[in-house]
Amino acid sequence: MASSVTALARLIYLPPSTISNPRPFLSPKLFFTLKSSYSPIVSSSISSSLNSSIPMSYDKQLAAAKKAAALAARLCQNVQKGLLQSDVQSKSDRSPVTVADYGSQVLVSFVLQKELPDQAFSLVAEEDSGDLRKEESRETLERLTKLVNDTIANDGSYKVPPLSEGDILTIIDSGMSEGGPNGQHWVLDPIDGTKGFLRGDQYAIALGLLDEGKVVLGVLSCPNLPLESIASQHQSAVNRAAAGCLFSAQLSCGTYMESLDGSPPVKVHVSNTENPEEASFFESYEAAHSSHSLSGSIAKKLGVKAPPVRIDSQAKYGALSRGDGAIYLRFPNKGYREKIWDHAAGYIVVAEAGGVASDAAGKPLDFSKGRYLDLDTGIIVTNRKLMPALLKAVQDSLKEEVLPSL
Ligand SMILES: Nc1ncnc2c1ncn2[C@@H]1O[C@H](COP(=O)(O)OS(=O)(=O)O)[C@@H](OP(=O)(O)O)[C@H]1O
Ligand SMILES: [Mg+2]
Ligand SMILES: [Mg+2]
Ligand SMILES: [Mg+2]
Repeated sequence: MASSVTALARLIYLPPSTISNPRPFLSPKLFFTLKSSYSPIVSSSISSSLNSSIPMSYDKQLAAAKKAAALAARLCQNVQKGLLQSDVQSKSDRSPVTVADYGSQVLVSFVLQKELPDQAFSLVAEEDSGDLRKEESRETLERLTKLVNDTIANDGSYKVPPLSEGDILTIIDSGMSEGGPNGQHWVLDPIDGTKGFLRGDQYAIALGLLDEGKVVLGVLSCPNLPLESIASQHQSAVNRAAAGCLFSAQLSCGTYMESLDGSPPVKVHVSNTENPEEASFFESYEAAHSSHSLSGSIAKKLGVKAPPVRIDSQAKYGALSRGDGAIYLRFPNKGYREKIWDHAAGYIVVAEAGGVASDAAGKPLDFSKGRYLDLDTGIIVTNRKLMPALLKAVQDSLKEEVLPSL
């Protein structure tokens, strides 16, 4: 190993001190340029000696993820503008799914594979093609195929022949990976908050990347989220404000927000408040997704004065990452199993902005167990200062309240 680094040091004229301690000299970016430019033997031995000290760079994957989520947002915005009843179907669990959910999933999968042609591709995504393959979905599939092809053509980045209906079904099913603790897996919710999308309210295209079971990057595209803070705004005011936010985060690199129409990214940070009386909290818009009464009792115990801000989807994580509110509480009915795509991107967006997410027992969320999160009771998110008091309020309230069964 020492001799490979010595050889590399000579090639690029590194000072001798670098050989015994390469960390201060090699930035992650330079390290990865070098790693990919030199022979596999040299690069693998450099890699094994430096992996412990230099964080892995996911710049290329992050750029691809942002591009994919922004293009998918364009399709969703067009569908939301002219939503037809025939665009909405009901899945076997009776939850709604639209051509935009399918279209977004196709575009994200397509863009990731085009932008990262040399990387193995594994995608854990919400939708599958089962219902679309049924006879009664013929028109939906036709409309979906046109929507996707029009979006790709209008964007102009990819010179490809139009995708066929068969291609569309195959690309949707590229999202059937089981994820898990080994290797890299993309995690996608093509529209998180489909009910919000149908109401014309908040929704998010949520894309994360797992590496060895850990979320290492995340992108949240929130077409209806105002660029300005939504703290204590009413939904009607939220709907009128200038909107369209793209949040992105990479492990150890912070969280950034930019507008979907291309403003430069700005670094964001969660609220610093230590005082629950100043904190406001987010929860699901849909009472069926999270107990509003339990959140209310936790907030009261903690001393929160402001009323809850109820918005759909992982836009809650995005809003929290820039300090619009200080707390997110989520308590589904007993027996509900949370899916990794409902939290992976939001989790890292908040964590890299200085926040922390855990289950109701204070355990970190574990994304390495496949398509589901295996957790205790609920999910709570806040800043590091408020977490101990929040956990106590949660534990005390849970002792008093029994969640309804499914
Ligand atoms: N019963 C129940 N309990 C808890 N969670 C549920 C439940 N049913 C659905 N879902 C999931 O909630 C996702 C929507 O996220 P939110 O709950 O944050 O949005 S909302 O404010 O309620 O609209 C939603 O994501 P999408 O299906 O992507 O919209 C679901 O995965
Ligand atoms: Mg859904
Ligand atoms: Mg979802
Ligand atoms: Mg969804």
